[in-house]
Amino acid sequence: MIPLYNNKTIRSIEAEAFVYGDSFAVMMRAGKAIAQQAILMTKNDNRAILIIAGPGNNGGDALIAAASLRETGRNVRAVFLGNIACLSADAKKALAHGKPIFNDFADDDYALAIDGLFGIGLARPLDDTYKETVHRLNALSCPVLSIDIPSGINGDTGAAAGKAVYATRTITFFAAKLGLYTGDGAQAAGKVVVERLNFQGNATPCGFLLNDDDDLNLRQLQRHKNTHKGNYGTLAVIGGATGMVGASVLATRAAVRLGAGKVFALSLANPVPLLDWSMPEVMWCTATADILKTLSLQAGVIGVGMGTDSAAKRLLKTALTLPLPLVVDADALNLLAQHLPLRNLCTNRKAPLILTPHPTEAARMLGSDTIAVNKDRVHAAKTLAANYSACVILKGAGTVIADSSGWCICAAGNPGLAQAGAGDVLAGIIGALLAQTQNAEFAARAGVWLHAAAADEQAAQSGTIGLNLNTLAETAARRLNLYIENQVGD
Ligand SMILES: NC(=O)C1=CN([C@@H]2O[C@H](COP(=O)(O)OP(=O)(O)OC[C@H]3O[C@@H](n4cnc5c(N)ncnc54)[C@H](OP(=O)(O)O)[C@@H]3O)[C@@H](O)[C@H]2O)[C@@H](O)CC1
Ligand SMILES: [K+]
Repeated sequence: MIPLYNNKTIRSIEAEAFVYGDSFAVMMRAGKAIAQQAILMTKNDNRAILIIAGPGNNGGDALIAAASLRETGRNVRAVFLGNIACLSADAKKALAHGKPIFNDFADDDYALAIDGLFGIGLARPLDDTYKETVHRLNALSCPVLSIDIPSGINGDTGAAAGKAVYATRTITFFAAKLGLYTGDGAQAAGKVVVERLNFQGNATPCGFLLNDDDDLNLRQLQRHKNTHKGNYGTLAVIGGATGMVGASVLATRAAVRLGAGKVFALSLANPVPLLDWSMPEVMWCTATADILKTLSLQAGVIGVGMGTDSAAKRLLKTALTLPLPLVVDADALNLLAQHLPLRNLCTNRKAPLILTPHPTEAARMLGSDTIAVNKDRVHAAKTLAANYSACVILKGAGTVIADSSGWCICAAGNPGLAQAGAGDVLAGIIGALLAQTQNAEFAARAGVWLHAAAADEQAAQSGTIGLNLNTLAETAARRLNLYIENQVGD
């Protein structure tokens, strides 16, 4: 996993670095690294490179890059947008290096635009003049390289301060900043390149980025010859009310694909479907509190297409009371938001509990609104995890997974998942992993990762529009099997 840092911890790394070398030398290294990245991005394109420098040291980095690029013979248009009188000593020196410098630019055809308007010193929303510059940068037809963090993105939260630069690539200094990987930042940053500037600080990360199959202990899912279906857990998916049966179909099919030993669909529909012809191994029956108590289950998924009527509420109450590892999704989350006694059942239970809200469901549970949740997604996930004594998966760009032991962000996934049903597949995948391991942290992290990585695999083949949810769990299972095979060897 890649360690993630917030602005405060990045500042402490910066301060450590300055103990070992003067701050302008560090800025020089940053500027040269930006110039190298710009050369990589433009190759033999000899059109001008536009460089926008703002009023802080982010702008200083940009101006050093301008000087470095000119030394290599590149045609550079350097623009400074700030008040010279307020510059730091380092940025003043950079300004002297970066000459000639202009105070405006034409909306021309550049090889590349470099965004050095604001870095981690962004302190408030952009005013109209800076918003206009961001707007013009985003409208250029060339690629954009952002310095440290796309201007307008908050390094601590990933939220845009009104408007943000949308970069093709971001070169970020010292270490990975959490704001580059979730919310608006996940979109704005483009490809992230971490440039350590020859310095490895000692600061403690605030969280982690799930970035690789190796970041998860997937090998624990390996199958052994002398086993039977009873070794892989029985899962019940509770939901699928009239008109919403498809949600249960997607979740149960995904659960079978990801290896649950037996899968029940406990449905609130009237009548309950007799069978899913494409997955006849799923056992369909009417969802009642009694059947939930009678079945010998290793895990449950509750809420997919369930509705919020009194029958649904009774089922949720029963499920939360049983010593059953649970994934609580969709309508069941809305019920938790509405009924305090149900929330109290969450905090009092001992069995593993995973909640999978999207930002609007999270907002209902927090008594806030979707905009507030997305303003600080990590904080929202951590608060919900504490309020419900649960492992919380806050969905959206850069899904956040938080529990009492810490948090991480999933680096995989794409907007193809922004469609009805994607969450049902995710709930089924996590349910299957929970049924096999009874480990909430593992099931949540591995489930989110496999679901997102499978979506990326499918998008690489056929794009993000119309991503096929019917084959998503199959792709995830294939990836998992391949990984285990490669790990285990002959
Ligand atoms: N020193 C070094 O050697 C190294 C530095 N590095 C680089 O430094 C960057 C951090 O530099 P930084 O602290 O100067 O912050 P940065 O984001 O450039 O600008 C802050 C300025 O903007 C202003 N301001 C803030 N918000 C505003 C707004 N909305 N609208 C208008 N103005 C606003 C704020 O003014 P004030 O709030 O005081 O009014 C202040 O003047 C970091 O991201 C990295 O690129 C690293 O590469 C390592 C080497
Ligand atoms: K920037």
